[in-house]
Amino acid sequence: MSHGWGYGPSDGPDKWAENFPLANGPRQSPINIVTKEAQYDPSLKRLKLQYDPSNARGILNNGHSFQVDFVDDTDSSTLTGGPISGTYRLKQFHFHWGGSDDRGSEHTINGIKFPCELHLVHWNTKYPSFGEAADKPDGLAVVGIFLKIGAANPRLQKVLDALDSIKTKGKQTTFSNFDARTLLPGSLDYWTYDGSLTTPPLLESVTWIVLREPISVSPAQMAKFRSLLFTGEGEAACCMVDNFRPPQLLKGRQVRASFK
Ligand SMILES: COc1ccc([C@H]2OC(=S)NC2=O)c(OC)c1
Ligand SMILES: [Zn+2]
Repeated sequence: MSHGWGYGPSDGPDKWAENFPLANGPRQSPINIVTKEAQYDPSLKRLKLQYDPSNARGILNNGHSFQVDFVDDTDSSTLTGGPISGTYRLKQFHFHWGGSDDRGSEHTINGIKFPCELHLVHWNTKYPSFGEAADKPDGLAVVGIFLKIGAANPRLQKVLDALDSIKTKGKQTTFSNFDARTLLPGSLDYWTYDGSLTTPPLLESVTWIVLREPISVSPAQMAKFRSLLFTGEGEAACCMVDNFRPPQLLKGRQVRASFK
């Protein structure tokens, strides 16, 4: 599962442009959200997330994060409303995190980093599949949720308990009956802007929806994230930490807020 890119000194975000020129494109993600410069847009709708727990299928260590995959052959787990038009289907969710609590998120708020960021990845059903949607300007919608150090979050525990079974790159196991809505914070207030995937191929196809309210994660739970390995079984072990891209240039983009 070698991707030819990673997060280390020789293959990390500063090197990605060598093989993925889109890294220097006009709508790259993540970004630093300067809250005072985000304009309230009263035309933005409320987010509507309707997920069917029975769509959860598996959990995979993909060598740069881990992802929980969902069956996406019907409109049973969808994102509608918010800044998007039409219906987007939940494909997977995954996280980005740091080697210590002072870093880890991809987006930042007024320069503040969080220890972890959750991405819920959805694709536009005007296209026949995720693969077809992934390179279209309105193809994907990713809901980003910050994790903030605090009390242990019981809603993360089923995911974290599965990590022992997928310690190394390429390992996967079944993961069923999980309601991703339980990962959402109480408020669905959000910022939105036009951006990209945050890993190669960095496709500029993402409508970003970054929630203002973080969810909690405890230091012990963060240690579980950091127990994963970037490397495969039998390879020299490299801890899966700091799997985040730093903020990219805004290049004239507007960030809108769904709240005053
Ligand atoms: C479903 O397939 C995906 C999902 C996410 C990404 C990356 O983009 C963002 S957002 N986070 C990432 O890790 C991706 O990159 C090729 C492919
Ligand atoms: Zn991501």
